[in-house]
Amino acid sequence: MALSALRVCLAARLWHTCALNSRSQTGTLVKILVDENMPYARDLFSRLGEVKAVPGRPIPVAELADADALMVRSVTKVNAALLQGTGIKFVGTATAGTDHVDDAWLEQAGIAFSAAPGCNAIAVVEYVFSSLLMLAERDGFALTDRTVGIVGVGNVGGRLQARLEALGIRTLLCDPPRADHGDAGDFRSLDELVREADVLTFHTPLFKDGPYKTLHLADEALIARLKPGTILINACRGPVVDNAALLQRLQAGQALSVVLDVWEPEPDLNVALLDRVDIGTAHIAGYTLEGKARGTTQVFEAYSEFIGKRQQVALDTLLPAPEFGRITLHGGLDQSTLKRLVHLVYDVRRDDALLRKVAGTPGEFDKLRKHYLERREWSSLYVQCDDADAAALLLKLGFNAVHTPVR
Ligand SMILES: NC(=O)c1ccc[n+]([C@@H]2O[C@H](COP(=O)([O-])OP(=O)(O)OC[C@H]3O[C@@H](n4cnc5c(N)ncnc54)[C@H](O)[C@@H]3O)[C@@H](O)[C@H]2O)c1
Ligand SMILES: O=C(O)[C@H](O)[C@H](O)COP(=O)(O)O
Repeated sequence: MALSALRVCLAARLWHTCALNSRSQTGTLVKILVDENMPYARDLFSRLGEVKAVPGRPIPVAELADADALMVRSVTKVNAALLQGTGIKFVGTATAGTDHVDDAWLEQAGIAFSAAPGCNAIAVVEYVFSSLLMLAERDGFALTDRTVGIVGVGNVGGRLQARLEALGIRTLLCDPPRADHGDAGDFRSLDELVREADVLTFHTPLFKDGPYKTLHLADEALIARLKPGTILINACRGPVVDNAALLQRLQAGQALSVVLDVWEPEPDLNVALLDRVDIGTAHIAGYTLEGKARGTTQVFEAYSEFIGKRQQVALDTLLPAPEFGRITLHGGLDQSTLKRLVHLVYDVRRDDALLRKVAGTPGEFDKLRKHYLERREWSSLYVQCDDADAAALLLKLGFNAVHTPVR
């Protein structure tokens, strides 16, 4: 059992001794604060108590005084300064990253905590693919001629590896915590990836210190050593790449292609850096409807268990039908066909253009995220293929593909 899940169980046992039937210790219905950018949260959590949707940045602190539970996204810093003296007994974050939560303080304060590991991993992988396919078309190269170095091989990195390898693209993996843990896999040093990879893509948590520190993992020295033409991607946390050093290297003329979904700092990114990167987006790599819905259901299920009213939610009971019903693919699957299919579902240039229009205007970064256009995962596209190999490959890549032989 993951440590956070174990802590939820232990805290839940304590909670059960003093509160039953979704009622707080005073006998009133539990009050649950949810971030207003959490799809399906109002409907789901109102099965368990009284729900109030609030902005996450800044959070209205007065609402915390009489609340029992708090469900956040990554924009809310959860720590003693926010929660000391409140009645909050449970914090859920509908996100994979947890660097915005001081979980050590929550633990010593006896507040249960649950995150949503892996909820949006598929979305991030599809963001990376959209970016790579766009750059490959623009610069005229075949992805199968490139080596992709993946730094951080967890929920995102692992799925990215599987899809790249399904296409015959060589990957190099760097994940010291997993290597030290003895996990199976051909793990290499970051140095080796820098030397050998044509694409370097970061999918680590943000650790500000400790043996696996990732703060400025891509520092000036690392960036300077990247081969000419390297594609550098950061879709994990802004400070994993030293943004000032990156800008300096780009201004000095270093030949890199850069894809940034996350920035140092957010929401006030450096517009001069955005001007220099090839693709720049407003921390939306994980923003598929499926990814957000999984995040909400994961913390909903954890909280329902915490208060002794265990419920499970099937994602397909929440999600609307996708925009595209089905399409037919004739013949095999080459890179250009794959690009067209991928971009039928999601084209990263849409989000890049939106950010460039508003960057530098206060409040607009968060507005883009709040009013994010509906985006689905590849699995929402039903592809009928008359070629069996194309169907098998698309299925492996995550599309809803079938082989229907031509009669
Ligand atoms: N842009 C977005 O919308 C978005 C969406 C999801 C996740 N994220 C970020 O991406 C991160 C990764 O997501 P995930 O779901 O794969 O998390 P995960 O926890 O499943 O995987 C992270 C992996 O990174 C490895 N790692 C830790 N320290 C490392 C180091 N110093 N060097 C190399 N590897 C290291 C871990 O061992 C782990 O295997 C999250 O922590 C989150 O911050 C961003
Ligand atoms: O860590 C994550 O899961 C993502 O970075 C996160 O979900 C981004 O979206 P936010 O929580 O800021 O809405």
